Amino acid sequence: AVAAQAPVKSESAPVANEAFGRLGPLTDLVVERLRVSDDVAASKFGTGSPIDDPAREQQVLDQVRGQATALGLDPEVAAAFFRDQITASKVVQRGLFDRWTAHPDEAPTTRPDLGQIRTRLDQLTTALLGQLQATVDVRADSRSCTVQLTLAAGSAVVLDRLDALHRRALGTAVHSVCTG
Ligand SMILES: O=C(O)C(=O)C[C@]1(C(=O)O)C=C[C@@H](O)C=C1
Repeated sequence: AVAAQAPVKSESAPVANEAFGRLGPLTDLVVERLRVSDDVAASKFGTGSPIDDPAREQQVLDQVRGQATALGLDPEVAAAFFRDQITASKVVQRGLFDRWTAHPDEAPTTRPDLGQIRTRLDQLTTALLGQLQATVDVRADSRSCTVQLTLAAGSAVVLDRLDALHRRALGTAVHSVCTG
């Protein structure tokens, strides 16, 4: 009952609850990116701005490939991970648009600035790439990766009280963590 009534608005506060295990820090950043997606949705809802912005996606993926290469990560593996983050963001945004359309009283009453939100997303890109680099070893071993990912995602769901929409988006976002 608590999860179903979780507030839909987010101030993108740092995640206070830390997910468990070796993939906990990576998972915390993934969850934070999902929370920022709430703010993205609030910045667009009712403005006519589309959820999909292919030019911005290209910019994100170009940044990812460049920074990944500099960190010694496979740029295409990193880009695949970020394509999942973008897909997950759109899951959240579409879900919130549907929710706010059906229940206008739940719609946000203030409109955050998309430019500032994208600056935050760019910071999260750098932090997420740092965690991809820090977890190369655990992610390379598919069995321990699966155990660690189940632990981290499961604890994040409970500690961060993710509602059904954000749980679904988290599943999308971590889809390829153990295959990269
Ligand atoms: O920046 C936006 O407009 C977003 O909606 C965020 C985001 C992303 O996850 O980076 C997601 C969907 C858009 O197509 C572009 C980028």
